[in-house]
Amino acid sequence: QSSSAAGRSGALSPAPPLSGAVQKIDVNPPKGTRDFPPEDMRLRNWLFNNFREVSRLYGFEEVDFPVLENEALFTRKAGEEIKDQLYCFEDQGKRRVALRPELTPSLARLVIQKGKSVSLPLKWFTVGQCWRYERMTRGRRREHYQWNMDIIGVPGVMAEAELLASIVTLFKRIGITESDVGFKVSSRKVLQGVLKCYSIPENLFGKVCVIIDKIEKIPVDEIKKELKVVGLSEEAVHELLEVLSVKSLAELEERVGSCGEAIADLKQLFLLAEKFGYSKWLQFDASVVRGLAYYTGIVFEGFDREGKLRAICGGGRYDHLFSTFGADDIAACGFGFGDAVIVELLKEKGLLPELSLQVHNIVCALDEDLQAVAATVANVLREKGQSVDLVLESKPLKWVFKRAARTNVERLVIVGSSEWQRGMVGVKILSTGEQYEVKLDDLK
Ligand SMILES: OCc1cccc(Br)n1
Repeated sequence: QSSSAAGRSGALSPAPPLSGAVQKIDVNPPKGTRDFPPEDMRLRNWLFNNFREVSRLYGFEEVDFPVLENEALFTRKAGEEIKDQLYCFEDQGKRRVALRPELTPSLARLVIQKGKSVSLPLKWFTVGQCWRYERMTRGRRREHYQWNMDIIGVPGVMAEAELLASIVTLFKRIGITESDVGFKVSSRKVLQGVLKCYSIPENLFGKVCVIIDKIEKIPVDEIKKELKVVGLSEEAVHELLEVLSVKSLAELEERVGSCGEAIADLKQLFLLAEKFGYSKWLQFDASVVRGLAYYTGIVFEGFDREGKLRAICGGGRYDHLFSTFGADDIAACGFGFGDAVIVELLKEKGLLPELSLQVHNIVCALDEDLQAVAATVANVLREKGQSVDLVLESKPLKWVFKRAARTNVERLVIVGSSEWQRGMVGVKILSTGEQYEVKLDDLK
């Protein structure tokens, strides 16, 4: 056993295994998941800081929830893909739990938990990792981070208008314009109206919407078959699909009459969009239903106008989610904005920001016995709010210069014995090459 193996305590640590005897671990993260090495983490922080800044501008409060939730939060019986792909298991306490596939149910759970101790309306936001167990055949990710903004307790479409405004603000902050993306907007009350005309029971509404949401993903015959399976007549199916192909609000009004609230809500929303100044971003599209069963009114999704990418974000009104959790209903709407499609769009548009590591100083000692002095110098600078990359071992200056160049540092502070004897340290400004000596206390 080498003396080092004895360690400070004198206890013997196990001898390192004979080389080659240990099976090398898989250094990749689990399938469908990502690591965030520094350069990726800088981009993620840049994006999330924009999410947070927009949330602040709109007066939203940040909340958070466990990634692990009771499975019951997500086991809606509406044939949603999100349920089929639930990352769920029984824990050691025999509880059925799941990695959350979305954030809205957690938010609703917390609102119910808080009950009368919070005053409405609530404007809450969160940025959280969501999970799904997708068969890797499609090679898609199994996790992503979502920015969610929700307004709880406002029944009017002013709430949806405000949410859309916040997303437009985000897009503008990161250089995306209305020529790059738009929002397809509709209302599930259109479908609700048709189902009512055909006396389809209310409890089928969620299931029908989930099936219709697949309209661009599976053949229309499959859609028709699935609708009939849940009990819709031939005529109802035909009428539903007809309504989905309506191209304008005016045509919709002609077709379904006043169609009650749907037309009124949509007209109001487009009017508000004018006032908010983002009407160029919106278009009515009756085929937008979104794939979550609990939406009940306005629904929307952000799309790239070149049609190359999946939806960038999506959301809508969900006025009956709370009663599915056994609580009194509260009017609510919100959206989810994923961290992956937006990055693909920024890459497409050449809008990825240049983000490099920014360190003010590298501090190094020229001799081993000046290491402690270098630590003092680093401390002085850090107390002044300067970032310091302290060289922690005795390294040749060449090594230090290479590291300084790689880490984009502004200044080198060198502790040498002759200078230090005069109470001075050496400084080199990397951008200009300027070199000078300075008293430690005068170092700014
Ligand atoms: O947007 C659906 C979704 C949910 C969880 C994880 C991922 Br990746 N995608």
